[in-house]
Amino acid sequence: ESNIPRYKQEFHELKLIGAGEFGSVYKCINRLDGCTYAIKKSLKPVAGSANEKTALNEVYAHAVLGKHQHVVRYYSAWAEDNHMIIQNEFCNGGSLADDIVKRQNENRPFSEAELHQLLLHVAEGLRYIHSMQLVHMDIKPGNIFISKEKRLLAVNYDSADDGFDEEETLEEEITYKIGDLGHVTSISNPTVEEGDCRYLTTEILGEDVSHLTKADIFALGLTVYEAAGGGPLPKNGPEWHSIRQGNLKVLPQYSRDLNELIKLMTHPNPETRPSAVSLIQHRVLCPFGNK
Ligand SMILES: Cn1cc(CCO)c2c3c(c(-c4ccccc4Cl)cc21)C(=O)NC3=O
Repeated sequence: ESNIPRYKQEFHELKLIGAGEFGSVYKCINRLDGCTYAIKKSLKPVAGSANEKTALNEVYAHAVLGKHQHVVRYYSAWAEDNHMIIQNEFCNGGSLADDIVKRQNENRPFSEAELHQLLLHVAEGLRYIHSMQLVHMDIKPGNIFISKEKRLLAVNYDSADDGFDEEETLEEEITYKIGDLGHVTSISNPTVEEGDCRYLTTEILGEDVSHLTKADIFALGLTVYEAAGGGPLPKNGPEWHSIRQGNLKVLPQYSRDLNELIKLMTHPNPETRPSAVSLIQHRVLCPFGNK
């Protein structure tokens, strides 16, 4: 048992992958298991402060929300030399926010099928979170992370030279995962710490916490709208209110069905918005449809 701080002792820091007032996130390799992790280091919050509540909130949420393929996995958290440290699953494809910017620069918009996949994955993650009687409260492109895995799709043997020359076709499999559980709160006795105002609903502003799960659905609706090119989203002002009165631009490059579904998810009345469960069964997202 050395007195070298655990972080330095157990991890090799590869690179800084994010920084903000919340702290800094590093891509690290664990010296023992050789795996890569995303580790967030933040200043230890003052005991009893709101920041401490958020920090503990995040760890409690991760502990409750064990393993789900559409929620970023938590491994460990500890405090050392006046810092709070949390060790999470590393998602190698960056955040959805990064991907939206990248696609805009490369003029490579999401296809309708890719938007369905995004919607379905995050809705699956939300269904799990809501089934645990919790709500995320900060769904947005910056908190959705991407894991890319190369999958062997087929191996073609070149019959010409008696089959020794194989060529493999690899396919990149994308998985979207909900991350940053710092705003997670319980549905029954919520202590709502507001998330990013661009994705916030009017009822939450009005401290109406009677339909918290539908605030996550609203934020997911605007997240998909943004990925579909509807952004950038206003932080305040008349356009902010107009969106919340149901005025979203029609996105002509996508189906009427998808436009209508996004409209439904961002409906002014939270009760009209679909639950995560009904989203997953929605005919627009069921690839083979329930004829
Ligand atoms: C800025 N940033 C970039 C990435 C991935 C880059 O490919 C990232 C991750 C996380 C987090 C994160 C968010 C909130 C709390 C703790 C962590 Cl480690 C932040 C991340 C996280 O939990 N897992 C990540 O991959």
